[in-house]
Amino acid sequence: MTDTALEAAGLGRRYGRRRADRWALRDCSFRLPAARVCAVVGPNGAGKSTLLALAAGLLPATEGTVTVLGATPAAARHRIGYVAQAKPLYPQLSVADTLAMGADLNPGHWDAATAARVVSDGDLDPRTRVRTLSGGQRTRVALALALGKRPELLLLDEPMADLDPLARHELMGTLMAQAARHGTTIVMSSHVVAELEGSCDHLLLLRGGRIGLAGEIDDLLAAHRRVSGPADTVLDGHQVVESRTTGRQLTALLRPAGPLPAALTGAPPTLEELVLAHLRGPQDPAASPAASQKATA
Ligand SMILES: Nc1ncnc2c1ncn2[C@@H]1O[C@H](COP(=O)(O)OP(=O)(O)OP(=O)(O)O)[C@@H](O)[C@H]1O
Repeated sequence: MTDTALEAAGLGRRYGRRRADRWALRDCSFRLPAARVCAVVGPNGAGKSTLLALAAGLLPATEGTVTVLGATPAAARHRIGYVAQAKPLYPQLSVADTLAMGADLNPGHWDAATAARVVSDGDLDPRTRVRTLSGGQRTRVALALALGKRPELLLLDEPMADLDPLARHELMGTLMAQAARHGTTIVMSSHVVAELEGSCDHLLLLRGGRIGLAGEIDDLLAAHRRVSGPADTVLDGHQVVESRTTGRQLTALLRPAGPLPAALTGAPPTLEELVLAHLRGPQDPAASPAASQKATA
């Protein structure tokens, strides 16, 4: 086992060959320690799926490198479980055939009991053909396949999007149990930040194909303050992520560089407040991967 699950250095991906083509991901550098549950957040088109597909070895990088469990993504493929956003499965197979295929493809390290439990917890009849399953039921089968592989790294692209609230809760519990029991690293993209709070311990925030914020969630929360005070309070010297003035009242989310003005009252933000402020605020070079990693080292 390596102590680094995922590492990117100057990672970039551009679709198409023309110079004018847009970069889906650019200058992406971060290190994710092993045995973490990492949330990947960002607006539509920010590059989350691209990053996960690069890590899964399904896309080549245009520039830079990504290292998975100390190896190239191709060399680590048998140690990775990947559930793509579209949850591709063979529609003509039954659920049981799909799990049997998982066992055939992963000789010697297939966890049949876990895969079967994920399916049976959703009351799925194993004889059902995949093509007749609902979106959420297909997600469950895709997660069963990925978990059955007993991966060291699980890459999940919006795994909860199709699931009803009870299924989300139950499958999130299954994922957390997997992480706790086997030390599996989980990297999970999601748009529902509130759902990630309490489950994830690491954050990667992407904006416009670049990393806006990266690090351990506890460190990131401790490094920021949500403050309020008189509108004329001077915030010079502090990194203001987002600020708003309503009448005589100033509210802001900032990363203090030292003691804050006495006129301000403040508290650490919630994860949702932190993420929303970084998504809404101006793209700030001080929040670049290098800066945020230094701040959370
Ligand atoms: N196959 C492709 N060909 C061309 N451009 C693509 C392709 N896939 C993604 N892109 C572009 O790359 C950028 C990043 O897309 P990506 O799917 O990685 O974003 P995302 O953060 O996962 O978005 P969402 O939250 O909507 O799923 C977008 O501008 C998208 O249009």
